[in-house]
Amino acid sequence: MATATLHHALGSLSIHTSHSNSKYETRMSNFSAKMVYKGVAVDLALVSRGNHRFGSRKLGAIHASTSNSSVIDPVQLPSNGTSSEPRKKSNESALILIRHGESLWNEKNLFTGCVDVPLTQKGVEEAIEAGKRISNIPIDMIYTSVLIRAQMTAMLAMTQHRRKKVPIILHNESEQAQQWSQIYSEETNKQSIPVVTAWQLNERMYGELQGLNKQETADRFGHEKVHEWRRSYDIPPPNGESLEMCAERAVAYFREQIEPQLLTGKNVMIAAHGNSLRSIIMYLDKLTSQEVISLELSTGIPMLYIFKEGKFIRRGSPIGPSEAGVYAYTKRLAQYRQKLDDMIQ
Ligand SMILES: O=C(O)[C@H](O)COP(=O)(O)O
Repeated sequence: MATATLHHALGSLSIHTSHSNSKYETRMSNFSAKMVYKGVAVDLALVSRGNHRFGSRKLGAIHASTSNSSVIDPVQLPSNGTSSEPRKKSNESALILIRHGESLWNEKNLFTGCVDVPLTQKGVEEAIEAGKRISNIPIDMIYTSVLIRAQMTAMLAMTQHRRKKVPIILHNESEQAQQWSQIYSEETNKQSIPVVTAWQLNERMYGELQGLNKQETADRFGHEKVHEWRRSYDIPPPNGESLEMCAERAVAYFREQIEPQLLTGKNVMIAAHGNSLRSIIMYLDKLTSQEVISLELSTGIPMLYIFKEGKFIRRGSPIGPSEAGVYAYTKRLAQYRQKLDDMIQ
């Protein structure tokens, strides 16, 4: 009976509270609403309130590097209610994708591409709001592009995370950079989240459009042609990258560097750009080159995927702690959130 009530409550709460201001997000949040309606009620009903203890983790090397643990941090849930046995390695992990908040050139409606411009005040606020929406989701590693608007978004979002770990940008660009950025405290290292910056996650290079006004460019070359440059899969802008060319680096990086982390149960956030993320979502959702044309990503809206048994499951855009309702939890995420609640009380 309770589950039926919960089903009903979740169904109405998640549908009316989930944010979506783009075709994709609408589809995702409706999708996640169904997921929430079908899946989360079962998950939440299963969340136990057994005795839990703070886990101890084998540490990685003493510099902000990825931790060896694939368990949910900060608490290690006993596998079968007892605290003695080591917890089974999880075959599930969370993946959060977030396009950077509004940038100064988004505000001016200029083609940006790989030009390195910062966020606007609105973009800062979007990043902070996004942080509220993911504040209960475990994050063990963060990947960003090398562009400041993506890095600012990741760092600002993490100021809202309830686990209060410190994101630390790794500096491996030289032997000296690695030496000089080492951390000499295991305890401090445990309280940090490694941030890996990668040019492969940069926005598509927009070639000779970079710096041009989008409206003026459409007036000059025609809306059709500019839409083709902006949204088609294999037609590049003049001396720039097509989405396909962007995918060749972004998706390759995702599969070679990020997917292996998810496979070990690490929870990952990627803060990147409209097109580099479109290419990754095309891979995750197995979109065709036709379907990806209508894929639009808003600035600063986090999207949650669950990686389980080698598959990526869209769970929609999480809603913030202040909004009524829950986002598309799995049992593991529900347990993590419960542990944060227990920790903070
Ligand atoms: O590079 C840019 O101008 C934006 O980040 C994305 O632009 P688009 O929406 O034209 O792809």
